[in-house]
Amino acid sequence: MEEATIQEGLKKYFKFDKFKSKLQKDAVIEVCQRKHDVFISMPTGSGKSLCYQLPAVLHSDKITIVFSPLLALIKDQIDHLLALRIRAASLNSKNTKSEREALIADLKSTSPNTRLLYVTPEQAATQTFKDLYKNLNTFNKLAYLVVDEAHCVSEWGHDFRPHYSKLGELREISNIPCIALTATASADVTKDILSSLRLKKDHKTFKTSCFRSNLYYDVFFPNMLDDPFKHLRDFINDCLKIKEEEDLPKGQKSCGIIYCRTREQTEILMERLNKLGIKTLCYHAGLKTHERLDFQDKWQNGLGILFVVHWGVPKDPASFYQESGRAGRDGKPSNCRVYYNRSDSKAVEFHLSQDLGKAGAREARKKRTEIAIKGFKKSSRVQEMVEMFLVKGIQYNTKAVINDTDYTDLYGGGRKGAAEEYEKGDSSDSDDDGGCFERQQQAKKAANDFIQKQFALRRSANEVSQGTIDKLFSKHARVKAAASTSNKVKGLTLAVREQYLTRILDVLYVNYSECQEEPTLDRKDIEDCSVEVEYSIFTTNTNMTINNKVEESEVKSDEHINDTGSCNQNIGNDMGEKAISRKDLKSLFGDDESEEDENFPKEENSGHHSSKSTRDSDKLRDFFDITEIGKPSRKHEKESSREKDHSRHSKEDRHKHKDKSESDRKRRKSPERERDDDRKRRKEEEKHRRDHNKVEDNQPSPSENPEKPNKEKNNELVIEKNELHHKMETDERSSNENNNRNMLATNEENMEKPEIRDCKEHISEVKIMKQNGESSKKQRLKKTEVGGLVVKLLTPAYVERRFESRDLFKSLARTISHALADKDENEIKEYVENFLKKNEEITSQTTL
Ligand SMILES: Nc1ncnc2c1ncn2[C@@H]1O[C@H](COP(=O)(O)OP(=O)(O)OP(=O)(O)O)[C@@H](O)[C@H]1O
Repeated sequence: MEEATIQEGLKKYFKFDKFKSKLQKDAVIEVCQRKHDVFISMPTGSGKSLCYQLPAVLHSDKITIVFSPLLALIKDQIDHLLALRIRAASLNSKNTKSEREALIADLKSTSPNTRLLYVTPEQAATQTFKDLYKNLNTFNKLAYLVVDEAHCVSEWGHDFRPHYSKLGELREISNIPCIALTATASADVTKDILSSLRLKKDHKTFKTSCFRSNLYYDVFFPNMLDDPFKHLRDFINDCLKIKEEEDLPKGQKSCGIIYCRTREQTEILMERLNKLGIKTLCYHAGLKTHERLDFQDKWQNGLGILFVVHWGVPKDPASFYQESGRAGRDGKPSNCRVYYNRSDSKAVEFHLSQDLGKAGAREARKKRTEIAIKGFKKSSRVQEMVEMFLVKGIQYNTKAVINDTDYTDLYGGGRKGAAEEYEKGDSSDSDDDGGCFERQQQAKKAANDFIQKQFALRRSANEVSQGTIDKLFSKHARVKAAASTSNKVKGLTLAVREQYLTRILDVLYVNYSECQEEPTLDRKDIEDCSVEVEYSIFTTNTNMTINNKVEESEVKSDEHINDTGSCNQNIGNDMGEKAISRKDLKSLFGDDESEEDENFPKEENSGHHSSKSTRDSDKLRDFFDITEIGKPSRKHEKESSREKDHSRHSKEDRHKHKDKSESDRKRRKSPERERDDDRKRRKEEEKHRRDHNKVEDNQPSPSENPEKPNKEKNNELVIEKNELHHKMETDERSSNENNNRNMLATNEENMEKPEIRDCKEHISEVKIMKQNGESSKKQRLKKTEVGGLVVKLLTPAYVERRFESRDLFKSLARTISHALADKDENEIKEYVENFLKKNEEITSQTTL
């Protein structure tokens, strides 16, 4: 076919004076020849459709069959073609019987009017279609077999459709050229497309970078915004310049798309935006036919889409590219924004894994879900997203390599790839790129500002997480100078110091009680000493060695203390004040001068202590260590095994030190003596336990209410401690993560409010503590009854639309039910009522 004829056809049928790009022109010319299969990979909005539509029209005696994945896309294309007076139709499950019969009759006629027949891949698998296809082929009526969105044939494609992979079979029936088109084809996907659609070896490829110079990406974290809905409204107003377009007729106003993860979210957002003055419609799979038609009527698709928002994390990077690519298809500068919450991604991951569970025997679906999870995990890392689109390469720089994933291939090398292609003369953006340079510079500046802002936020976030938290919780801490923890030793947290103190206390206590026949110090005394030891270490260290020490085993911790002369000194002083005998001191540290210990080999000595300390510190931790408070199950579990271990260890230890220790010899005198010793030890432990309880009961709590009974006070205190610990642990975790992470993601992490998962932990801690204190005798409800009750209590709020979504309602009900599984009816009621009272609106950010 002559180039002039093609050019003429472009004007005559599509009303375009010229091709959108050189690549479009070359592709159209090649396709028109019908000599080769053709693979076209061009960005969204670059005019791929024309590459097959114009050739289809120009072969006016034949029919082109187009496989397209979605009815909505098909409808869109057909409406567009019909508006250009090009005969296009679709064979799909929604056709009425008469429509279908009329269409087939036309197709089978000697000179069919239909130029383009759109079919879904599912329809292509039906016998009716296969028969029709064979018939058309027999009578040589077929021009092309077109596979639009060809990445759907590949399992590596973000949108894999099993029926797509069967399309290759049709090629065995006929020998007509196959045209495969996609916007996002990585090397793997391209390979799959070529082999699955059986494109011939001599096929022609028209490929350009998927970089879109007119799209501007940014990411916002809703939990850092005062009002995300208003923020979104302002963004939309900026993009659409609604005021300027006020007087334009209905069909000419610009618009945008907001992608949500759930139907409920679309509805909520629609309601909110309409209230805020933005005319919004929602569209999802749950709409009834008349609602869909109504939507399609009102939705002015094909108009300038000036923005695309992802309200929540996109499914995966490729669909993000595809969906955001719907903006600016007319080449006008357009904006793509993601509002991202970490809790969103947790919810999505949860739902996807549920899907996987449900997939059951249906392998294809299972595989699809697995791929979806894989893809989602990639995009849920907002850090990657930001890097990919703002920092690393797609928009501004050279190479988009993030961790082990190379997105360069998927996105055609970003700006650099586009520039290289341009130099080679391959650019498809030849007409639309004008004037973009300035915008690029502006965008570069905006990105820098964005990064600076993130740095600033990060700085303030860190202050909140360390300095402020240290101060906030210092009044609950046992360690001295708690408020200056992070100021004195950078990176050290109060949590670490508290844990370290507990370790010291454990070791000292074990040493002391093991070596004393008749202890004169109680646990509180030793705790005071431990506080001094910890403080001395704290004041003599300027780096994070303390932190590291905590990670080490208890044996090392033990050694560390024994080896630290200054600590001994401190303890000595402190003990002196408390009028402790020299003997006490010696036995406390296994004094070298001690007659009993003289014969003790060094390692065995520490070995002895360590085995004991592990055992005893477990017991003691049950009392003292805030990390263990709230884990009575562990305590109970251990109780019996410890009893068993206890005598086993005692025997082993005694065996080890046979003939070397006087005290040991004494202990081994006779079986009766052995039993006596065990009994005595247990008694001692019991005594310490009681002593400690006294100490705990007497400790003043800042939130203590003198009116309240003791038991309740105790609970309050412990809960506060748990909160403290929880906060500290979170702080510590995030501070460790901070070191390894990109600053943007870190910032997001730090600024984030506690998530439901965290709150769940908290609830279970509260639950356990209360259970300890009071509820063991209470009548428990069955699990299903708890669930039923919680749902019943939450339902009125759901009916009042106070929940962000149905999914959130369900998951919250589940979480609360699990957490309160062993509560009685009144407690559950009280909890849920309080929760509803506290939270007017329940969103994924709401904490329990
Ligand atoms: N030669 C041309 N001159 C001007 N505009 C054109 C030309 N060819 C196509 N267009 C317009 O470009 C826009 C995008 O085209 P099209 O929908 O074919 O893109 P696409 O690459 O198929 O995108 P997607 O991958 O999202 O389906 C349409 O509005 C279309 O009318």
